[in-house]
Amino acid sequence: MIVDLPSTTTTEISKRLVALRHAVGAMAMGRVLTLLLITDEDEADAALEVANDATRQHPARILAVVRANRRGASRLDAQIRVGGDAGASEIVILRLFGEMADHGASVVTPLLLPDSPIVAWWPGEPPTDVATSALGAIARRRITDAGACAKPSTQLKRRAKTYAEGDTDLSWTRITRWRGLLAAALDEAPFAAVQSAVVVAEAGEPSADLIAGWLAHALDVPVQRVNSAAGSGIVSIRMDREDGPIDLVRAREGLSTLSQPGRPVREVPLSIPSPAECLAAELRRLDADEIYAAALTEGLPQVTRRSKGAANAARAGDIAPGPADVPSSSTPSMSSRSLKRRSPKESAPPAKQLQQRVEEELAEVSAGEVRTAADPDALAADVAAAIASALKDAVALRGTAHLVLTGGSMGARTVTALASAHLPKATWSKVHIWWGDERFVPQGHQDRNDQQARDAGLERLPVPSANIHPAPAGSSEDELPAAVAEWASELAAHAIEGEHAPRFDVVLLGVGPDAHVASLFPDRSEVTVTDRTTVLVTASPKPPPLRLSLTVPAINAAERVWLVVAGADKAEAVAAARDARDDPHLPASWVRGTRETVWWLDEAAAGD
Ligand SMILES: O=C1O[C@H](COP(=O)(O)O)[C@@H](O)[C@H](O)[C@H]1O
Repeated sequence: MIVDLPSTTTTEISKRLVALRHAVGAMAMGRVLTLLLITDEDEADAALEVANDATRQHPARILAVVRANRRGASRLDAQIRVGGDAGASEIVILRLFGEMADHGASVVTPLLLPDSPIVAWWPGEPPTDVATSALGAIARRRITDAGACAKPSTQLKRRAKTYAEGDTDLSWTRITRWRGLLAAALDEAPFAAVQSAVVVAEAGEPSADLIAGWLAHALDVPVQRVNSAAGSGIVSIRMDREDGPIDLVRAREGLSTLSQPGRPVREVPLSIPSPAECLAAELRRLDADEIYAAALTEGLPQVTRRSKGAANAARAGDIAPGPADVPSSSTPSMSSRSLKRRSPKESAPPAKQLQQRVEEELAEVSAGEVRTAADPDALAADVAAAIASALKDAVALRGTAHLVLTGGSMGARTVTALASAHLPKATWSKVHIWWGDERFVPQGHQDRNDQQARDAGLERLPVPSANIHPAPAGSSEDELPAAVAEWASELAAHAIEGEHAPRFDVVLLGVGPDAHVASLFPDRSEVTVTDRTTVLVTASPKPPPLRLSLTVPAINAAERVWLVVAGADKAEAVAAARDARDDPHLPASWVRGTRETVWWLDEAAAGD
């Protein structure tokens, strides 16, 4: 549904949003953040498409601030898009004319979602200092894109000069996989220290500058950034070690080659993520990106620059040649003469360390962080202690906390362990308990997840019984639609204004050997439901056949999504889901928290 509001006010827009929410009903659930999209008229449509796509998994209120004609009288034209026209989000386009074009912040402020993070994104030219700009100052994260600006290098210099916590740039997000590959290459014997590095790319390519800055900072070695006359984007990266160079060379779109001494040249898929994928990756993390900050502000100034045609550079040995020319491991002459003269710094950290750093970061950004424990009981104790700390913080901050328990093998163990977690009674009294899914059998039935939690000692926790919210019980398929609606109403009754479910502080999820989470099973439609908080399940592949489950957006609105998994029979599912993203065959690859996603694994589930 699209509603145009020409020559309007923010009060009118707010009223129409509320009215639309009632009219469209279920669509208005679980918005987890406000995304401010600050753009000019020409780039507005393309940017809105990207934002819409990127917020598919993190439904947001998108406030597009479009700086329209600055001449003439002040005017605000708005358009609201909801339902099918806005995907999982709701979009308000604010076209600012005349003097109003300079007052975007006062226009958006009344329209911000309450109690939710604000992320600002400039798809084109940003202000000089994004953090102190009127719109940037109200945002927790500020996303720029030096690659989309007329002068990318100048942009990076500005970003470095004015860097503030919460800033990031999509030129950085684009190289996440490059960094992962380089780090992985260093994680193989002989683990020798890198002595120097060369990044060859087209002039002014900001991703190449940032990767050079990252190498300089992480490895603490001399790094050169060579401009290539041939090729676009990043052409190649070389890391010199005593045993010879490691070369990552872009062969063609989507494919690169990796060559290392003593190993056959490998082809590795290395596609450039789409703008929506980059934006989505940034929306997943709301904390400051310290590694970006270090690469930009500390690493990049150490990088030395040189201009040279790619062919000349290759001849001089400064860069790797194209993949067809990659020499055999026995060819010793690839090291740069100029680089060879430089002696490695004493303090160069071992390659292993770089690998570890990147892996930690990649895990956080994409697949989620991993925390392991020796066995299921130790795992439950760790998870319980972490839950206690998260609940304590939430109660201190908001006066209340919402915890979602899981069923299955780790659900009961975690409840038992919670009895030993140190949490004062006063804190427990403010905690609400929910379940991520429920088996639809009568109250008190052994198969019910809430019953298993009670048997494990739930009622010994000093949580008021009114704060325990089991999903409805029943036994026949006819009762399921009413039950799923009743559950959704109970969730809505505890939601903050404008949302349809509580803002969960922690959602615990078990993972089945088939990678199912809650009652979202592989290759079924329930995992793709985005317009409700709850969904009914019939003919479940795992008994009992009738179930109720939270939907992916309801889960993903949580601050912390913790997947708690024990047992060797789950190792394969864990590895596959961590490697994938939104794969219908692997429901566990769809869930992530707005603040963090953690895979809590016992050693058996962690596999290798
Ligand atoms: O049936 C269910 O299974 C999953 C996983 O259980 P597990 O016993 O294999 O760990 C669980 O997370 C879900 O809550 C439950 O209803």
